[in-house]
Amino acid sequence: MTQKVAVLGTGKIGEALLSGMIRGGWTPEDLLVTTRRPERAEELRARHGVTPVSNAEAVKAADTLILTVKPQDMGHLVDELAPHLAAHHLIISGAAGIPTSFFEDRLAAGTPVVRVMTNTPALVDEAMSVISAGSHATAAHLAHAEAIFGAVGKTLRVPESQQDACTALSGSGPAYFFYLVEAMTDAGILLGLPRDKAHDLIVQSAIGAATMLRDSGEHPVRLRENVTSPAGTTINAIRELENHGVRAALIAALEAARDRSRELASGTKD
Ligand SMILES: NC(=O)C1=CN([C@@H]2O[C@H](COP(=O)(O)OP(=O)(O)OC[C@H]3O[C@@H](n4cnc5c(N)ncnc54)[C@H](O)[C@@H]3O)[C@@H](O)[C@H]2O)C=CC1
Ligand SMILES: O=C(O)[C@@H]1CCC=N1
Repeated sequence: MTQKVAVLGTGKIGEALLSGMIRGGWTPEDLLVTTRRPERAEELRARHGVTPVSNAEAVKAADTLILTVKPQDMGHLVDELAPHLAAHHLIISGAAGIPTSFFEDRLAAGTPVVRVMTNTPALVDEAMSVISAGSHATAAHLAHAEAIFGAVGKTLRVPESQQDACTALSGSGPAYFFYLVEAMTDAGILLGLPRDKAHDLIVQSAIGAATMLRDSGEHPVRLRENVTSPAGTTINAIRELENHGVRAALIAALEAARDRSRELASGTKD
């Protein structure tokens, strides 16, 4: 396998991955990008020193093709790539919902496909990327995908049957935390704090809590109990969260995200 990797459809996730790969030691000369708009191509060249090419040129020059277009655009992209693909190519799909069989059904028999669900903390090398092999992907293909996504954070191999659930948890996950911070900052405003101070208090609390969750080895219930003093302030807040069904809302929300991921499987659902 050559060193060259092409990111096809370099939008938010494609660029986050690309920038992390460069931070992780890939040289821009080994990275190709494709975009729909020429202005976007120039932006990527200026920011990262990578070479923008057409989809067909990317297939010619690179062995590893990372497809980061929207699920709804995947069918069109795969049709465009199919005539140019050869036995040495590895397809890595970063799209929500689309199963590896979507590619296998449309490409030459035996084409290796790896499915990856990453997330936007790739921008700060704290991504969670969940990796599954298609029918023809070997251990070497999986290791190659892990090396690429390992440049932007943690990786975990899962059976493909768990990908939609993982998409709901970690793919979309950062959005839930951003949403919580937004809502808690609003609460700070209600309590009379200036927005910037409320934001700083909540963000630092989130960073502290996340670090404890990662590093303390303690169960989240125990960590929460340690904050919750008898007849104190926290338990009053927890009672309100329970009264408003926040736990049930979160469970329902992630189930809805999982269902939407399943719905995207055909690659044509708007
Ligand atoms: N945004 C997120 O947090 C995450 C997104 N994903 C997945 O990553 C994929 C991309 O998502 P985003 O980066 O958010 O979308 P985006 O819209 O920012 O990027 C997609 C890019 O693909 C380009 N594109 C579309 N068709 C093309 C074609 N035929 N040739 C070349 N370029 C083409 C678009 O112009 C766009 O710039 C989706 O499949 C999504 O499910 C996965 C994990 C997290
Ligand atoms: O919302 C979405 O469909 C994408 C996939 C996971 C995160 N963002």
